[in-house]
Amino acid sequence: MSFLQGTSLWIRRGMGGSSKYLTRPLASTSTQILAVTSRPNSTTRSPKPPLRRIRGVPADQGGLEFEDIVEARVVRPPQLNKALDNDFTEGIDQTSLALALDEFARRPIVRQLAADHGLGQKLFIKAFYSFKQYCVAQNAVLEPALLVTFHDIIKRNHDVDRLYEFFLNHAKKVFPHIEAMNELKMISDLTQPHNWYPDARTIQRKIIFHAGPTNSGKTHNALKRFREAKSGVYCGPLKLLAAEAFIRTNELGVKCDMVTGEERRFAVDSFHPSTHLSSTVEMLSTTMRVEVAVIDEIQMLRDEQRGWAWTRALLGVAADEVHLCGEPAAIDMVRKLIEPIGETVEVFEYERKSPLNISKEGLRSFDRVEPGDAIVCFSKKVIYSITRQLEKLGIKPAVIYGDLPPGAKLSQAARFNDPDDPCNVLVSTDAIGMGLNLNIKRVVFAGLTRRSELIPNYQALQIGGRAGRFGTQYAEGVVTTFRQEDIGTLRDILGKPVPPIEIVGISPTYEQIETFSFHLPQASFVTLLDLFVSVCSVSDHFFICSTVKQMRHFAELIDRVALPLKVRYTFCICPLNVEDKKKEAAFVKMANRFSSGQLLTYDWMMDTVMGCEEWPPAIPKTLAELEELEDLYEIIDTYLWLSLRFPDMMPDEEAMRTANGQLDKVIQVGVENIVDLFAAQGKEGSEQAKLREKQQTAKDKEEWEKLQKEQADVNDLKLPSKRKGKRRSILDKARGVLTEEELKILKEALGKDDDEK
Ligand SMILES: Nc1ncnc2c1ncn2[C@@H]1O[C@H](COP(=O)(O)OP(=O)(O)OP(=O)(O)O)[C@@H](O)[C@H]1O
Ligand SMILES: [Mg+2]
Repeated sequence: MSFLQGTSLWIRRGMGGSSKYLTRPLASTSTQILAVTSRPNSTTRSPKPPLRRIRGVPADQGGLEFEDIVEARVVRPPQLNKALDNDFTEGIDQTSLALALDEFARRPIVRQLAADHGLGQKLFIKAFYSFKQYCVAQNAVLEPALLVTFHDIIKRNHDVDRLYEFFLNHAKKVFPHIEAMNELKMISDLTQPHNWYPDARTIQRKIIFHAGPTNSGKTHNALKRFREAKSGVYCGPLKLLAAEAFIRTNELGVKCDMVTGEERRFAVDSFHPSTHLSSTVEMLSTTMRVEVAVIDEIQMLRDEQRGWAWTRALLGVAADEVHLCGEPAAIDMVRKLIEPIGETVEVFEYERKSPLNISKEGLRSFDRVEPGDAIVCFSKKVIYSITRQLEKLGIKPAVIYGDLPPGAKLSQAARFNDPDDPCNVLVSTDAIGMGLNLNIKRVVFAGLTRRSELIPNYQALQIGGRAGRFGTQYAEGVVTTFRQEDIGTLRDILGKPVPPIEIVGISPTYEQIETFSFHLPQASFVTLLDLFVSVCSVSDHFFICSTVKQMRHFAELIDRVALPLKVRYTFCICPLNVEDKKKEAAFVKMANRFSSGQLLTYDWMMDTVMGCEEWPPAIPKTLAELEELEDLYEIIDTYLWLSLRFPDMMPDEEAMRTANGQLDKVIQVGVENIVDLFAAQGKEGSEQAKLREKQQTAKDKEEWEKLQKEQADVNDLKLPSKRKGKRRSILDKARGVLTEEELKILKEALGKDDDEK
């Protein structure tokens, strides 16, 4: 099991302006691989890549310096009621001891030696302070050798350097980790992840890369080979895609099981596992031996959160034949990753199966929306805003966003795809970027920014590529923007080649964290994580994924709850999106109950965690109620995820799965009526409700305006086409001010032939 479920985090180089997370090389460290989870591989050929220390990561992401994390232990000398009185103590008082010690601490050679022993500036100061306290404490009984050394320094002018050995021994008691530093560095050496998978390393794998744009038949062909094989595993990026491959494979007469984080389904039953398995990429077992493996959307290697799962699947899947499907931008990186194990890649290039055109016209106004349009934005709030505006025009769109349960997503997709259903417009977040087969004719980008940054071109290509899907009603796809002014930006983005992937996600394994903890038995899990981050080293082409941020957050929440390390770790990697207090409270309650040794039953969940008076809950009447139900769905999903890992403590998987199915249906009805929910909010009767509705409408409007402004700013400031924008504005301003003749001269001077664009 890997450490992370999914970070821009510790090291993000050359991506999205995260250069603040740059690391610096480690001057010297072990060149040995510590096979914590696997045996070192004799086939390893390449020289060890350069190491990097992780530095400069924000504190809330576990990026503290090692020296800031470790705490000094208090070490006191034995005490006597009365001070010793002998030859060696005579004339040696606290002041003379303190003077000798201060002189010692000022010596550069002492600092240098201390640094060589793992005591950087901060630790040195702390250790020295503790040593001084120890030596000058009232009635302290110093060991004879130290006492003699002090005597010689003070009375016989011996050098203060002689104190170093005593100081170092003391420092090791104050900071026990310094003795284990080399081991800690070896354990947290993440530079050679290909050596973590002994099963895969016993096979000389054949690697086939199906490279091409979206909608070019890559997955189709790889799955064909998967089904022909005697045994196989499909690793998909989403539950819905894993489910699709599972259903389709069984339909075609090849028995196939399915595993996702929350669910296991069998073609026959758990006693008769099938030879074929469809799973989400995180769930791949690297000890399962198969003939053919398919790793879909391999370019996800670069994903901040989940990239580690693709890196792990690529290096760790134990298959004779590994089929990778994805963007050509990943080819060179795949070569680089497998080069140390002596494997090569065979590339098959694909062409798009149906054309995709960039429109010359923006949508400009929602009353120009047409059947087959999918309006795409990047936040749920903007979805609400757009849906509200469509509602005013009498259009009831299908709505898809990430928080919706799978059933609700599929039912919305089905409504939109059904030619007999009056719903033929879709409003969605980038949740449709991968996977769902949708009948989209035109993708309309409501904006091209996300958190004030222009979206990367590979993302725009993925989303745009959903239009004109092969085999759907629309043979040709169109991509456009809402604002006319953004068309140029869209062209720029889509026209640029996707830059080759230069850095991929990685994460430590549980076993590495566990081994780390053996050396630091006193450290809390949060401290353990911080320490791991601060000493671990990775090669230049890896970054550690961002889930560690979430993991650390969870670890803080349950820091005081008594749990064994493995249980705590598992709780901390559960896929709950914590952004509100209710979900955090549910998480902590579950951990507390677990810690008390009492079962987490259906009744307890419903009464104590979910706080539901009736089940299934009523159809939501307002947006707030809909969002509450979505949160409940996520909490039950977390239960299901945990119950697959701790079935003894969480025995009601089946009842909870039924409950989540019911909830999914209630949410489906809610989202189907989302337009009515807006309307209902205004007709609730009370003045207060009406006021709330008014405020909500104003908020939605604000959200929409903010998006438009953000887009305009990005166009002006960030794009290379900035100068074009200026030229246009000069011409625009000149119109009406200059004569036709002067305008012509100005146009020529600006190199502009006509009024196009
Ligand atoms: N040879 C084929 N025969 C019939 N249908 C096909 C064929 N190739 C592709 N398709 C269909 O075309 C659609 C797109 O194919 P596929 O999903 O394999 O594309 P892709 O390249 O993997 O796209 P993406 O990058 O978006 O995942 C699918 O519905 C698929 O079933
Ligand atoms: Mg595909």
